[in-house]
Amino acid sequence: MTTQELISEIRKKKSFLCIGLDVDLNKIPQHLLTKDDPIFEFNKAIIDATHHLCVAYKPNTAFYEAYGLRGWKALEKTINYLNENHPEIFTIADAKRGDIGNTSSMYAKAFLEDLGFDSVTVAPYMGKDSVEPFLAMKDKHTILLALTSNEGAFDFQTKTVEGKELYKTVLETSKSWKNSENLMYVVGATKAEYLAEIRQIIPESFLLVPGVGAQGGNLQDVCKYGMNAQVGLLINSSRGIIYASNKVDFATVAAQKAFELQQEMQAILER
Ligand SMILES: O=c1ccn([C@@H]2O[C@H](COP(=O)(O)O)[C@@H](O)[C@H]2O)c(=O)[nH]1
Repeated sequence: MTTQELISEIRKKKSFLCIGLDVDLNKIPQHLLTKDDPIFEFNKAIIDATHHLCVAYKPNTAFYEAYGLRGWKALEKTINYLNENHPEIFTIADAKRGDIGNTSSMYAKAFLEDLGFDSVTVAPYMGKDSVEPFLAMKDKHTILLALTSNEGAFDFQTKTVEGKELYKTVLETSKSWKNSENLMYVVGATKAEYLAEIRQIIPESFLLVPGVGAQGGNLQDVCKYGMNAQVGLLINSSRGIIYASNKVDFATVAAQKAFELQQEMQAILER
């Protein structure tokens, strides 16, 4: 999917919501556990109930890898279901990969070619040759970890190295990489106060912003400092939506939570 197609979808749906599909078998409704593939059944029900309210889905691959082969198969079924039924929706494999170039090429093939995701999250700290194999994929997007939502972000990312915070060096340096127009960046909603400075370095880029909901990030603050003329934001909520109920009504309640966020986004877009 091109960035322009993503922007059109945001304008059409009046939403820049990304729903995280982080399936934990200990949290999903009990009645699904008797099904052949509870993980896929859960995802399908959430997607069917919410696809008109969001522009992206983000399965975090850890939640599938944890269940071995059946987890990986459920991930494959989920992305196939999305690509067949909702090709207009942007898909993110939240896998946080990155290795020597030769290995990164295989990660890029796995997530962007074979599984057919539109994008994958990548850690920047092995440098340019670890990221460029992802950037080489046409009409695909590499979402680089810049300033993450967790407390540990302060261990390295905000540390000053040669006069500059490390996350700013990541932003500035990555702009010069080949095919950098395919870059997006992760910035945690819990770090909204950093967004004004981040926007000075990367005014045009899309930001994937996790941390609204369960982690306490604030949508209004993120939009105030992070939104650009093309919106430029994908706000992710996972647990706050998909586990709002663990009863038979889980999909309806998830849709209600997604609707509340979409309505808040619509009001911001119409301001
Ligand atoms: O900085 C980051 C990067 C990734 N994540 C991931 O996003 C979701 C957030 O889930 P919630 O349930 O809405 O808190 C999850 O997959 C994280 O691994 C992040 O939170 N922060």
